[in-house]
Amino acid sequence: MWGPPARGAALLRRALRRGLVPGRSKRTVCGGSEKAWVRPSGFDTGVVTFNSLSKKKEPLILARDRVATWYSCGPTVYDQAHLGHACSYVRFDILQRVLSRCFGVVVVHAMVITDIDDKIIQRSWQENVSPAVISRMYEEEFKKDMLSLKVIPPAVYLRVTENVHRIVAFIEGIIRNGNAYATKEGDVYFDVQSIGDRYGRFTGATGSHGEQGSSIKRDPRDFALWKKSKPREPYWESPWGPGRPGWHIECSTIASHIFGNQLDIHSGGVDLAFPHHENEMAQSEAYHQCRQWANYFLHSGHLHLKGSSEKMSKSLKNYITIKDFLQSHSASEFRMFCLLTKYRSAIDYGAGSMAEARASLETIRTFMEAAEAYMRGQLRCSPVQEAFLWERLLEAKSSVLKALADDFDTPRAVGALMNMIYHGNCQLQPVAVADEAACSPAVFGAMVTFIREMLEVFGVDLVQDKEADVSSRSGSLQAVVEQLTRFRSEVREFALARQDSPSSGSSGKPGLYPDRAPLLKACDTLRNDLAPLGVLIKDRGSTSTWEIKGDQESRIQTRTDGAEIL
Ligand SMILES: Nc1ncnc2c1ncn2[C@@H]1O[C@H](COP(=O)(O)OP(=O)(O)OP(=O)(O)O)[C@@H](O)[C@H]1O
Ligand SMILES: [Zn+2]
Repeated sequence: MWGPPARGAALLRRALRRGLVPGRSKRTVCGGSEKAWVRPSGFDTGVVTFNSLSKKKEPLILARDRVATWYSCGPTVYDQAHLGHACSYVRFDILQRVLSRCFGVVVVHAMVITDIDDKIIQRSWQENVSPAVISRMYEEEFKKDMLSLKVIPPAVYLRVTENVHRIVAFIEGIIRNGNAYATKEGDVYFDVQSIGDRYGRFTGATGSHGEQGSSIKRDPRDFALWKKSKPREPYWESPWGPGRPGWHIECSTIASHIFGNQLDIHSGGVDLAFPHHENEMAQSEAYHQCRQWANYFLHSGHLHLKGSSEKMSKSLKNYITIKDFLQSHSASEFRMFCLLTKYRSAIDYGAGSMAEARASLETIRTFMEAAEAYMRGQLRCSPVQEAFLWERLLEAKSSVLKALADDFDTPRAVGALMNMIYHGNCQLQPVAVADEAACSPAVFGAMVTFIREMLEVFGVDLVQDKEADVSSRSGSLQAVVEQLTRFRSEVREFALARQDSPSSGSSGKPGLYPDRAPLLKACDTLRNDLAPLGVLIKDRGSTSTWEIKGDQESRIQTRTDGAEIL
């Protein structure tokens, strides 16, 4: 059941080895035995970030010049992804975009897909299909969801099931180094005592959070690297008998396969800090015999439903899927919702917070439209204080960069943008007659350009949002046209009514009431004016049909007596 190595992964590793990316700093942090975080040597990005390993903000120093190796724990694919997942992956996507676009760092990102796990097996039993079918299906759904949220895909996704041979070899290495042991039942455990007080780098890690399992574990904190297979479970052959990998070992093995014995950044939701990341660190350092395998652990805060203390979660059944969310909101609204809080904070999802995100986007959009109208000369304003606005722009640029360099403080960066927009709006005071010579389009052009650049960094797309908004409103447009045509038809029917004794009036068609002729004319004018707007009305006798150009379905307006004319 061993699969072929992932091609993307092999290419990526080869590129890193051949130096297709800038060279690595000579000093490493391997060796030594203390638990305390060691500041790595290498290339300072100019960013400080909160590191869960030291529990404070640290300068972000990379082993290679302007290249960050970044590993993230991916989803366990047994169901649709929800807004909690979206929140974690969108927030880290924003961080990666900021690092690359504002600080010139190439982010080499690898993500694991957990495609074998207890929950996947359970689900496959419920659905009566194989675990592989369940996991492939939800993996595809996850990737689609990420694309619809504009999350840049990692350089490579790796599946656990395609890496089991590497996992077995990794476990053998840990056993060889004296940090793991096999039981006679066919399980393998990590020997926590073998690494002394280096176990317990993350909060809460020192307690007896042992896994349930074999009674012959040497220490309750020991955790499974290899689990002997149970009846009906998928299994792989191994030196310890048929079984499957434990959860934590998959990440250590796959991250090491791609990045070797050192990693710059490791990310995941805060629930993963312990035991998952604790155990990943223990395993990787035991295998590589090094002191500090990953230099920075970034943990994102949880998304909660407003008013709930529990995180959104499949198991708690308090979730909204990404697909459902995107029925009524845009990806940009979700991004703005994420930008308005720090990535490490818990975030409340609810109507209020989404309304705030939407209002922020609206403020930006309205300013951009006004500034563009002003530049085109369509919005006439009293003279603006141009020098003052250039200063506000410079100030905004510097504040945004400072905020982002300070642990990716996106709410502060958005605040600085909004402040510039506020000043821009204050200067756009419409007047009936304006002096063309006193117009200052360039400074507004510079502000609009800066806003566009920042929206691009954050992955917010106002143009696409607007198009989506228009198409989502096309349902109500049809209803409006329907009503309008119905009203017009009644007016026409009234205007086309014939007199009992046809008059031979000087104006109008014979038999029609002459005083109703202006109504007929107004109906014709309305029809002619709507045509360039894409609404085509066709009159057939006293009835009318309508059609919205580009709309496949043409509608038929019926007469009051129910007869239809095509
Ligand atoms: N409510 C949430 N808020 C923020 N991040 C979350 C939330 N739920 C899951 N995540 C993060 O999403 C990533 C993928 O998680 P995973 O697939 O293991 O989900 P999970 O924790 O099993 O989900 P669930 O609890 O719904 O079963 C992890 O980094 C996890 O921390
Ligand atoms: Zn992991």
